[in-house]
Amino acid sequence: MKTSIATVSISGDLREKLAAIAAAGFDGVEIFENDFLAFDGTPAEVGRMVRDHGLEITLFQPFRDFEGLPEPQRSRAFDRAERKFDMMQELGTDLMLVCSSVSPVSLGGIDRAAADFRELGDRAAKRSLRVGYEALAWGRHVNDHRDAWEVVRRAAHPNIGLILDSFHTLARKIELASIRSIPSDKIFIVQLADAPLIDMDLLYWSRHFRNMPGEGDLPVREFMRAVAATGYNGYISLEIFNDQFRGGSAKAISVDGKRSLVWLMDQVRREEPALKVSAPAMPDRIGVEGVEFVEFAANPEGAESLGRLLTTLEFTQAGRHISKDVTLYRQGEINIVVNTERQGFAHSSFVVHGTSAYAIGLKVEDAAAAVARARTLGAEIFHQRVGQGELSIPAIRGVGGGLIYFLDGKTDLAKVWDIEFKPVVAADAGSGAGLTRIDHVGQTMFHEEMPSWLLFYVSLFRTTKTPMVDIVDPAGLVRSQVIEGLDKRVRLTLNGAESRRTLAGHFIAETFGSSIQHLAMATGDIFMTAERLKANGFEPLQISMNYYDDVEARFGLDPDLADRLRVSNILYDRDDKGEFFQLYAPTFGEGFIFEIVERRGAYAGYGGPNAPFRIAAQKRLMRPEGMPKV
Ligand SMILES: O=C(O)c1ccc(O)c(O)c1
Ligand SMILES: [Mg+2]
Repeated sequence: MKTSIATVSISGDLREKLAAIAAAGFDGVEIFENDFLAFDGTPAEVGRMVRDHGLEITLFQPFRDFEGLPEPQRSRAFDRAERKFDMMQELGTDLMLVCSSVSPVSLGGIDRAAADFRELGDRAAKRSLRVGYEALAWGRHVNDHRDAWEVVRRAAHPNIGLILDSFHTLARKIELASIRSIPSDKIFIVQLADAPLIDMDLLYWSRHFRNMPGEGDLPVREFMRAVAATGYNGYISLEIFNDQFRGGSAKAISVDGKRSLVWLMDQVRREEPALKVSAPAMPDRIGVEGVEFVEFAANPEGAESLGRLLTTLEFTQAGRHISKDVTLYRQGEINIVVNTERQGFAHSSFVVHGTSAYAIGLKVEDAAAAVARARTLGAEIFHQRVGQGELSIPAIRGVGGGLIYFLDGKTDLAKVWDIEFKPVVAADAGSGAGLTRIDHVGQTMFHEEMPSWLLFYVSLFRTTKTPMVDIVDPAGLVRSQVIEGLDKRVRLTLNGAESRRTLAGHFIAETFGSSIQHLAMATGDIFMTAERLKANGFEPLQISMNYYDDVEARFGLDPDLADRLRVSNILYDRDDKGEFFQLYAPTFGEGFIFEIVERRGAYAGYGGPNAPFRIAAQKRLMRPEGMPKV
């Protein structure tokens, strides 16, 4: 498997782009003409710079509006091509991409285009160069790879071949089986891009919204399976025009790009075993059995106020770490760890973010396999010194630089609570309020980070992503998408803030970065839980009375049920599979959310329709912007 990426896909100047592309482990790079034109150096210098990074130039592009022209434009197009050939030879690349013409003066006609390419092939051959023809989805006469292939076939020239680009083919929903019969030696390179499904003009969609394979909604995997069926084993090259990527971190986007290709080929390899697809060997996607714990980093004051809240929620102090300042709170299968160490990663997290949930522990089928897969996908493996008598729990870096620990039942890892913690016999041991397990964990991030983290989770774990929904915050939109395990034992909601004035945006700003903001815990009987908590002095988030009148009318609720919701500040939702109840604690710190939920039947959602009303209630409690923290 040889990977390449077009320079247009990432931000920075050419020097920065090449450094990021090389660091992410690509083998080659497509030089986009504008990146070259903007660079203050000769083609030879660019070529040397590329090769000094250990990269190969896979092609130069784009050469536009070449085929089907009348004279005198036709001769001028050949002159232009010769000038670019000169430059390519200095640069040190042998392949030029010609995209199908959009010129209003081009005449059309498959044979005319084929004749133009045959002549261009002769000229290229004199210099040992090759030319690949790509159908733009909005090309004037050729906008379908089947027609581009017919032009190439009729040109019948060894130096003329076809370039496939998944976007152009998939955007027009062209039948993929048509790729399977193209001879692989006539496919000069394959460009890959995905995109979210948006109904808009093809050119605008392509130039602004492409993203990495696996980040969007197009069947790039099916496209690649068809390409693999031809026997093609050359470069796969990302060509991603995306406004956010152009403004993002070149390093991070390059890592995502490499990850997307490694994952794509891993899937193709598994789905087409007979084709002997070359792709890095790694364990299959990892099954997640649940969220075993959430860990907070705190100072003593933060730990005390968090402890108070957990105690009101009827958690029990179940253990103290054998050697560290770490306390375990437990209720049902929910483990909340509070770390007040003065050194190590937790402490650094506290110094940067304040009291925050900096780590989660996932119970997986096989922790060692999880690390092996993560490493192959380019995740950062986390190492920290392990004290005597402690387990070395494998971990990787996740959202906002936080940690994801892996525990499994194959080793002693699942016994961490017995091995590393001493039981505490607390006088005020809570008897529990019926909380059983973690229903979902919410991570808040900037909107533009979402595709990256979706790819991270879905490529690593046996999970799927739900469609994007908009959560309406009074101060702006928050986009939300959920990563769900196939059996729903793990659910991670990703919330992308577009404005810092939203609750999510405020949280990111005040805690200096993306992280876990929300913990939803399940109960089997929310009214019982609400009663117990009330008796324990818990004061729920106060929901507007107007909300209840609406819910009662909207769902035609029994007035008794509506009253019980009202009295306990419980939110209600329903879908065609079941019902959903939500009870919130007042926000903690700079907007951390503890939520209690009950799912009845097979309700599949997250109470999205209720979000504007609980966010408004949460915001009533927040420190107004600009006021000092107390
Ligand atoms: O948007 C374009 O013009 C354009 C140019 C070259 C390509 O390879 C492509 O896929 C699109
Ligand atoms: Mg292309």
